[in-house]
Amino acid sequence: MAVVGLSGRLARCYCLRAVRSSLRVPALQLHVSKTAMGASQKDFESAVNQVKLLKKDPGNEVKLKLYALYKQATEGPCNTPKPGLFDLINKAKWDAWNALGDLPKETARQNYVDLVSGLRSSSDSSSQVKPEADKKQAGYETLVITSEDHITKIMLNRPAKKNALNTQMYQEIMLALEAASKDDSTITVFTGSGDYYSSGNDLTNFTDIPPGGVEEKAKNGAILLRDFVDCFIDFPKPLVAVVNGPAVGISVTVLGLFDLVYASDRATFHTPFSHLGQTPEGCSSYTFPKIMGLAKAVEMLIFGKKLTAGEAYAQGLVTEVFPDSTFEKEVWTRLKAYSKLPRNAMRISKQIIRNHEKEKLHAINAEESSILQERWLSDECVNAVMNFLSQKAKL
Ligand SMILES: CCCCC/C=C/C(=O)SCCNC(=O)CCNC(=O)[C@H](O)C(C)(C)COP(=O)(O)OP(=O)(O)OC[C@H]1O[C@@H](n2cnc3c(N)ncnc32)[C@H](O)[C@@H]1OP(=O)(O)O
Repeated sequence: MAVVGLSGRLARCYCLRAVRSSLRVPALQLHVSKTAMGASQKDFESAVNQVKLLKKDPGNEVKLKLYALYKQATEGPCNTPKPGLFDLINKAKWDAWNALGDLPKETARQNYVDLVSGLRSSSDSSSQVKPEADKKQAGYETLVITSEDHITKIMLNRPAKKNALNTQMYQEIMLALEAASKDDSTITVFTGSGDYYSSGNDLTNFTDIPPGGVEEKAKNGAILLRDFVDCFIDFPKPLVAVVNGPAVGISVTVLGLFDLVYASDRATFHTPFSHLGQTPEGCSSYTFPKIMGLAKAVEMLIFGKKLTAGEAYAQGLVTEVFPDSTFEKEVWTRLKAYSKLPRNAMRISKQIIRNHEKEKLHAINAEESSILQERWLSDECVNAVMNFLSQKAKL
């Protein structure tokens, strides 16, 4: 029977990944924030000096993070041969640096500065109160959330996995949106850490099969998807996407529910649903034709055409495109100015603009989720996911 076959194949995928992860040092997840404007060389040098003055030893894990970020900030991606298996210290350092992948030098420099600043404040914390402007919200593992200048920034933070959304990240984003809807910020911003905005749904989500088998997995996935997208439909404040790099799948489709989409000219927009045996979600089956017209929506959603930032702008999915070299500076200057506008007026305006369609969007979300629940059990989808996972398995 088909389902038994699918279940067996997914189980084999799962084993493959289990073996693979047992062979590898886990990638370091850096829970450090990147402030809006980026750190200067002077900030970086000052942070390097401050490390020497830390009162408390930060421990080996943090020292490895510092080492990796320093190397990435000064030399770029790891460029030395991997040390031998028994050269434990150098191997750990190499692994930490290598785990940063293609993280841009400026981001590494900023993350280094933020990490040192966090270490300094925790070592001085006995007597000091953190300034309001630099509060990083604790308790999130896949996100870095900061509040500054009346802006809550939600940064997807799995750069080694191109910010793929795993189950934990979906759940944390829902919590973060709930919190941001109630905090005193005027606008909420999504962005990505590292070179990607997001590579979409984490395809390894499909490998973790519960006792109820693949049907239960598909059912849970559909519930998660529906709840996740509902949070975007209902979000009451202006929602902004700062698309710092390529975006794939669900990270593209939900953009139709954002109020502003700013993109670096490095960003691309790709929804390869048919290639994955899947179908559109995030209400894109409705929002995309409405935004860009049926012909262009079909090209993206059925044929998987990848758009450049310029094309996405021409088709109305993106509000404005900025050169990558000045992207962060220009966007954050703009957003800081917007964040000073009266909060209630912005919120009410959003309600007036969006409320007509809310009910319809919820119905579309429910329908898309239920269709995907079926799709996830199809041979087409299982084969496509297995294909990706086996290509990535470095056994
Ligand atoms: C429950 C709700 C479900 C909602 C339905 C959502 C649907 C979607 O979002 S469909 C879109 C799914 N995403 C994809 O199909 C993208 C898959 N990834 C890729 O095609 C590529 O990785 C890439 C083009 C995004 C980047 O390629 P490249 O620059 O060559 O980098 P790597 O492939 O080496 O990636 C680095 C690292 O990251 C892992 N990774 C990247 N994307 C994903 C992903 N979507 N899921 C899981 N893992 C991903 C990749 O495996 C590499 O990991 P390591 O091998 O461990 O270094």
